[in-house]
Amino acid sequence: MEKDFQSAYQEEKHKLQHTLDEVDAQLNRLQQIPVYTGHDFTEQVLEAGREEQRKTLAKSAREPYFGRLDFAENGSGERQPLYIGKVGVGKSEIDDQPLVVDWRAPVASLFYSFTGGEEMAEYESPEGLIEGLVYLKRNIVIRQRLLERLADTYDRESTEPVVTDEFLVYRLGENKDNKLRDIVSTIQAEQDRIIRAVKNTALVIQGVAGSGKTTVALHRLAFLLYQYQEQVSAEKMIIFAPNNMFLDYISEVLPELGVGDIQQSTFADWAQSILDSDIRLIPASETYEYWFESPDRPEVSEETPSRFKGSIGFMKLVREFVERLERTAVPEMDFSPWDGAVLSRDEIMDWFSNEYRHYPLAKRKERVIARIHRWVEMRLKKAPSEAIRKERKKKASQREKSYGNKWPKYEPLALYKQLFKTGKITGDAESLAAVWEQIPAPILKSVSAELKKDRIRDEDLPALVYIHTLLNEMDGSRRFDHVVIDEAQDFSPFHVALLDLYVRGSSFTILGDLSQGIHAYRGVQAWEEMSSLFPEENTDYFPLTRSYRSTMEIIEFANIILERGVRNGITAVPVFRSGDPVRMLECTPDNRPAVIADYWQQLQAKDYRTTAILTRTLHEAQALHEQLTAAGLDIHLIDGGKAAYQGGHSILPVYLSKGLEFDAVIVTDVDTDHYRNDSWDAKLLYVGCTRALHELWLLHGEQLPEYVTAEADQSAAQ
Ligand SMILES: Nc1ncnc2c1ncn2[C@@H]1O[C@H](COP(=O)(O)OP(=O)(O)OP(=O)(O)O)[C@@H](O)[C@H]1O
Repeated sequence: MEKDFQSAYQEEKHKLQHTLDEVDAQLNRLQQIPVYTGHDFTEQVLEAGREEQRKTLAKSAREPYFGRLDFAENGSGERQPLYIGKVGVGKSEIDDQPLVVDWRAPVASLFYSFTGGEEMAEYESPEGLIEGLVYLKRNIVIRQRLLERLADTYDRESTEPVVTDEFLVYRLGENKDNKLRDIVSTIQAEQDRIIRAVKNTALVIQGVAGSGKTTVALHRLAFLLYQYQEQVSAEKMIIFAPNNMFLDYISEVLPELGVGDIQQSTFADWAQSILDSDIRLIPASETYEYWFESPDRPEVSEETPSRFKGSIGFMKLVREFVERLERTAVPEMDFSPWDGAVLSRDEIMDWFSNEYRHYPLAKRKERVIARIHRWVEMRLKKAPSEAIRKERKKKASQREKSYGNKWPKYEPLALYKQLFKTGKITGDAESLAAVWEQIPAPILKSVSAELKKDRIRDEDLPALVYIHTLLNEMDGSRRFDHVVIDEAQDFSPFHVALLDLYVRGSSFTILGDLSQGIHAYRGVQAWEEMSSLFPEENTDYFPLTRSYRSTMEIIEFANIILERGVRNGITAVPVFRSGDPVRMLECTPDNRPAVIADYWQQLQAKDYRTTAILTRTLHEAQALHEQLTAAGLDIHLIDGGKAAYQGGHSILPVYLSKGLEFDAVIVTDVDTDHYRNDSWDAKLLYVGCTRALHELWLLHGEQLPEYVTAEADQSAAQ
């Protein structure tokens, strides 16, 4: 065995040297070509291509590949070693095989989909299905041009049993820094299926905490760009994430995968960029204060304004409202540019309702008014004298202006206010009453009270953008080739249906976890609410049940919270990576800060790169942060106000920890004084516990919530 390993090691070392020599030579040749700085367009394009290649080769020269797959295609019989890297490198001069295959290439899919066994393996190539035998699957770690580690996860000719997950477990056991990383070398088969799914589908993915949803979505974008080069461009792809700090946290994956220019945004920022007018939203912290900080949080129901505003029923109502406005758009009068000349309302109506009916309302108004102007100009030409023409022109211009002012103004916010019976009603009140009647009275009352004070919330944005879209011509440059929605359980059906208007071919990747649906006041409760928005043949659903982030002990502990507290039938399957038991540590209110400081210091002694203290509320995080820093500890507060993610050692309320991960986590106040015995708080705690990679400690008072097991390790941390 040792001998086999030694010879494999020598073989790979030799291969690495050969590859590096070739990559260096190719790079060298390119660097010899002087950089073109002239104005010839063809030359500029060629130079851009060379520059791209220089960058790619420079990357390859550090770490050319991470895997090897030996495959013999049916018919050819020849076993070919394929080296798989983050970027492909062309053929060497002595060998006609590509030197390194891009991980996104069809043949590289074998590296991910093949999980062992004697049977034939297959992959979809542009020429059709290719079948053959896999002989070897090897993970290769190269750092800064040095061969560091080899791990065979399959060897057809070996008699030794191979532990498939050994390399994965090694990778998962590493400590994390402050940014999410790529996983190209260890993508798992169930993740690969999502990454390589066809473009024009609305994919809905339910993935347990830590199943790699965010990571997979980013890899999928890189794949789509490679596979559909002719149809998609990076600038026309977007990933929506919950907040700017999270966007910062995930910001390095795409550049690591060699992909730039993909838009990354929150829904609110995108929506505001579409609406021309400056809309000031009330801060998210105020919404969080209402839903997470108060002990008397209200129950969520279909009459909760945010849920109503996110429903497809409301979307239809917005449409009906705009259609009703159309009926009363044309002023109830003829137009007379000067005494004696009349353009009848019937004629104007005919232009509006027939000739220009295909234009959206605001455009139609523009067209009709421009047509009236042309009508006036034609009449002016027939004036009997120049003096009369001038006089008429002056009069006409005043009357056109005043007639134009009689038309309603189509400004989304003003109209949205009218939709809730607020502000100046420009449509026919009798007709609009049919819309107001469809809004439950308490919602109409509370929303209109807010709108009167110009208090606009995130949840108002889908309707505002929809009104804008219905009023104006869709700007083609705003269309996306593909949209990723991360943490989609917090999006409403209205959000997604609206985005669908902006996406070619319903090309979506929608990922989330219902068990982490802590924003129940606005999100979905079942994925059908999303998938039913698309034709059945256009959607696909993938569950991800394996969790890669945390140790087995942490996942098993978190599963109990789900089973007892959330009861939605979704639990996570751990990768076999064992760590320390979860610790339950009792702590009374009087000694709390000192005890937390002590435990936190014990964790720091273990040299973790990222740790977090997760409190139940922001107020507690702020108070504890003050006490800990006063005691001289170096820990920073995450309060939702910052756009950058610092990593390191943090204290934050549990609801702001969603999407993030830390080597070790202390969750404080896990008792019935802070976590209620309901599924909402069980989800909150589930989110908190599943942030931990290697260690999880829970501090609690007297009474544990029903969904927390006391069976975890009771021993005090030493
Ligand atoms: N195939 C894999 N190989 C190595 N690491 C992986 C793999 N899949 C996921 N991971 C790691 O698991 C962790 C969780 O990934 P990610 O944050 O993408 O999951 P998620 O499903 O979005 O999590 P959550 O919903 O809990 O926020 C990350 O550290 C990621 O690098």
